[in-house]
Amino acid sequence: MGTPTNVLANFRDQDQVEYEGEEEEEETTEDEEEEVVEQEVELPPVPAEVHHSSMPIYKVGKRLGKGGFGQVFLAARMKQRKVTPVNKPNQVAIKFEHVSSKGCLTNGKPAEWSVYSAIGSCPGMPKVYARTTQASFHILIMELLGPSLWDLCKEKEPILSVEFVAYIAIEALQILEGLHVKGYVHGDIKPENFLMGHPDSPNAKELYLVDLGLSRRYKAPNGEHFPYRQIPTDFRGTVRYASTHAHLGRSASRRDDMESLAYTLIFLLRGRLPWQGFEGRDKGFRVCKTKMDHTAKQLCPQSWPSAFRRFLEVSQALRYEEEPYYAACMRLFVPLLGSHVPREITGADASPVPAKITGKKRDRASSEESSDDELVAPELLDPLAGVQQRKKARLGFRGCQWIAVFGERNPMKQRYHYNVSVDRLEAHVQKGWDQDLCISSATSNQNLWALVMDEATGYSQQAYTVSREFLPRSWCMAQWSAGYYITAVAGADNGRCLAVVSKGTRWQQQSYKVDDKFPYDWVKRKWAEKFAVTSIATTMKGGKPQWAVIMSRGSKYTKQVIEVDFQYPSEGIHYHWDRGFRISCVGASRDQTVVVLSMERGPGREDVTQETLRTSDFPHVKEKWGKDLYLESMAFGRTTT
Ligand SMILES: Nc1ncnc2c1ncn2[C@@H]1O[C@H](COP(=O)(O)OP(=O)(O)OP(=O)(O)O)[C@@H](O)[C@H]1O
Repeated sequence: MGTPTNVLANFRDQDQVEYEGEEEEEETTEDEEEEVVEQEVELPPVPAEVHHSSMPIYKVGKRLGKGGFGQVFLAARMKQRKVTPVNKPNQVAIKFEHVSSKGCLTNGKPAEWSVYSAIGSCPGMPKVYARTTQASFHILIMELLGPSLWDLCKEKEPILSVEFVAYIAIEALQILEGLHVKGYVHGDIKPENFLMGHPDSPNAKELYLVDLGLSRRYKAPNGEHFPYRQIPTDFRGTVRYASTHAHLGRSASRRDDMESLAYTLIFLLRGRLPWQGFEGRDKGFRVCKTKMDHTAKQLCPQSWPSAFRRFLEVSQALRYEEEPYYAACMRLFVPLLGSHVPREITGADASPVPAKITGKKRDRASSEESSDDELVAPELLDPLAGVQQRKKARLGFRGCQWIAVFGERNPMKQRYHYNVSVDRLEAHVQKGWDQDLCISSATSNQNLWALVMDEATGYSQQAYTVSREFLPRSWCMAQWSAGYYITAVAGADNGRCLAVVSKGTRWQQQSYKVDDKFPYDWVKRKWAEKFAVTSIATTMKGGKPQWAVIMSRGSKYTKQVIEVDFQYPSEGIHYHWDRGFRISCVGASRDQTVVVLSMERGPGREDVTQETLRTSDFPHVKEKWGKDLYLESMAFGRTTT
């Protein structure tokens, strides 16, 4: 077994191979924050008067606010000889959204309109009097409200009082519960979207939530929660207050509104959040990373009442479909209210936060060996337990661990080597080749290599190289043209790359991409061309992680999903596992873990056991062999925050 390590052949067979170099993706889907000056799109002026058959004529006055989708104006009832219709307000707020707005659905109407229609009247939402389209504007005539929390914050610089923010917390939780009950999440919780009642109205002291432009259903009308998905490049919301799940492109659910509310409350108390001021192409990435790097304790100083910290912890620990503990959270803030009297608190019989029982999976990232196959009896856990354990894991090596994926196989010979220096590599590989084993996976930790060699890879020939280039383009091309395909890649922190190619794979074509972030958009494009991810590796370049993703056509995989996170994405992995996906490869950098889960052609592997371990030291592989579990994929990198 084995061929020379540097097989060179003339590059021919152009259509069999593809190379994509390091060009940067230019698109970013993230919204800019309010400090960023947006390019003003030239729009026609809004109509001076608004006419609607069921409403008096309103004269449009001063602009109250402007957002990404529309502009909101104060409007006053015009004097008309015939005072019809009656019982209509003298002053209203009118939102104008141009027909070309991004917030319009395919039916041409603003998305927000359909949400207002679907939810009907909801406590804490402005009354909607009428909708119409006039002079190329969609027009929403609604209840006039007062200043936003953002306005109040600016007025009362530097901060609002604890009593007032506790009051806001309770009011906001009630509003969110009301909206969630109707099957919608808001999707853009922030100080600008919470408004007080109009100062001249009896509701001046009540809180309202506006702007349903990013609101969407999280459950079907029959009550079934929408399935979980992650599209890491999809982002909706406002970067500063978005939940970490929203940053990572996970389908919106109730937990996102709760986490954003927690950041909003902290902002109102602190006047600033630690991730403000980031700029540039990777702003969203850095903001999300910073959010995950900050513990609730760091965000909520000891001098604050613990309610704010606990609310953040509970919100961050919510699972995708989990119902938030609205009433229990409200109870956290009740003792802080002072003279403020919120709307009547609903669900007063709810249990206090720590006693609420969930079916949360045990997070044992801090333990020496943690198996993801174990579930803890739900009645034994409370929502704070996982959070406390996560914090302990920070003691690890910059939150990095070995991730080892074991899969059930027919008994076979497997060898593994770790902490292998580059000069020992050849001896180990040659020894495996001499025993008819082939390299099945490779990774690196602190510039030392780890190799796994298997009997049952099906490869007929293999070659490898260690290079300074990640991946060595001309070497890969030469191997491709000689009939090899890349079957394993690893990158060391010093920039070195170990690339392994094999003959005897079932693949027909291969393509790879190297980028400084996980190239999800590229992967998506390649999926459409029937490629599947077959290897992932990371290295460091100029102090920044680099990712290499290899995709192959003709693989046994029929469907793939990818989980990307700044820590080990347990919840998403379990979700897909339960639906028949199995982990087919993992990659991890100093910042992120990426897990690829695949569905296989033919009789699937749903019945095949798979176990993952996350350990500080190289895992105990031999123990697993006794259970016919063999090391299938491994990585070393960020698993905990
Ligand atoms: N009913 C109202 N009464 C008074 N002011 C309002 C009302 N509705 C909205 N506003 C003001 O207008 C601003 C923009 O409104 P809104 O958030 O609905 O617009 P948008 O274009 O959807 O914004 P975004 O870019 O945040 O999605 C609000 O922050 C608020 O200051």
